Amino acid sequence: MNDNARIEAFIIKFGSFAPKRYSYGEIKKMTNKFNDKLGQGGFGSVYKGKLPNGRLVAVKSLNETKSNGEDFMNEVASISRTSHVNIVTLLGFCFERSKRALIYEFMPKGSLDKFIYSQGTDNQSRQLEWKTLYDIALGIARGLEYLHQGCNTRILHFDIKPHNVLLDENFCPKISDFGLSKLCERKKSVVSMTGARGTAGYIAPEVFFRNLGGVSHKSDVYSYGMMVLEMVGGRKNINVEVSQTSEIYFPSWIYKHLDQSMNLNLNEEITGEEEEITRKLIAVSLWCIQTNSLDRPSMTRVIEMLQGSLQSLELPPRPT
Ligand SMILES: Nc1ncnc2c1ncn2[C@@H]1O[C@H](COP(=O)(O)OP(=O)(O)OP(=O)(O)O)[C@@H](O)[C@H]1O
Repeated sequence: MNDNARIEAFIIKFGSFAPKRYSYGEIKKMTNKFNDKLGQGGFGSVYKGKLPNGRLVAVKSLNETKSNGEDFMNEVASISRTSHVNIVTLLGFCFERSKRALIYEFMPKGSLDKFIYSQGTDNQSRQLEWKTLYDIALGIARGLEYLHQGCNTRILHFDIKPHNVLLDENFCPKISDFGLSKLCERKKSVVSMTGARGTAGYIAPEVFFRNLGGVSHKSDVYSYGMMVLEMVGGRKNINVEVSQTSEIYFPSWIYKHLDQSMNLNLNEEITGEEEEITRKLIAVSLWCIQTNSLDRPSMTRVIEMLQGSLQSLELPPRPT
């Protein structure tokens, strides 16, 4: 199928739900000739823009490629199937020979990574309140649960990480960047993979080795757990600057900072509701990063655990 036939088929299939197709000229106009760059990703640059109706957008202009556009249309198709408060909305796309762009709703606060890593050696410089971190973790869990359970087709994201969570003006999180996502039938919980996918530090063991009993929605659960641990610890899960070996592997670092009663020793005073939130986030994320995917909870269970009482949560086995 050639590119145009592929797009025609896509537009017919999605009918009125298909995002609007824009010409390259329109893209240039809405970004004021790519004037205001918001960031740079692995596949292209993101620019701020404005639609003719005044709505602010983020235009992801993809690097020129001679490929047949299958990955591009895969991202358009995956995200077009979704409609959820915690999933970024795709408003349009451009596909004109080698010129390709995706037009998303604009997220004024940018991506989550800008807010969660501590600036200094202590954690005094934490930028977000614990309650905000908890709400963000819960929102991302809801978005992921929706991808796994709530759409007609199960969508596995495969690249859950703080860079791929965008925040609106109220810090409501939205999952973005569906470039690697894969659609599979709801009933089929395991998919076959043709290549290593995801980002170092967040990839589940079965995705990395591709022989540990299949890749499934539980692989996203693993990445989610790693991300939440980063939110709690205020540091990246791979930290080459940390010299002691036990500190390099992030879950070991978290365990080192946990005392017997699951208190996190983070050089900061946490009490009351904040302490409860922190301990819940830690317990949930440690369950999510279990090596055996069967030991990891579903996202539905993650939401229950986050919303339930702390007393009903057990600390999971130490990760290996
Ligand atoms: N909808 C949006 N609203 C506001 N800013 C955005 C939006 N989408 C992306 N950005 C900004 O552009 C940057 C680059 O985004 P992009 O998704 O291309 O790359 P990435 O996720 O950082 O990296 P990679 O492509 O390797 O996964 C983001 O970090 C964010 O700051």
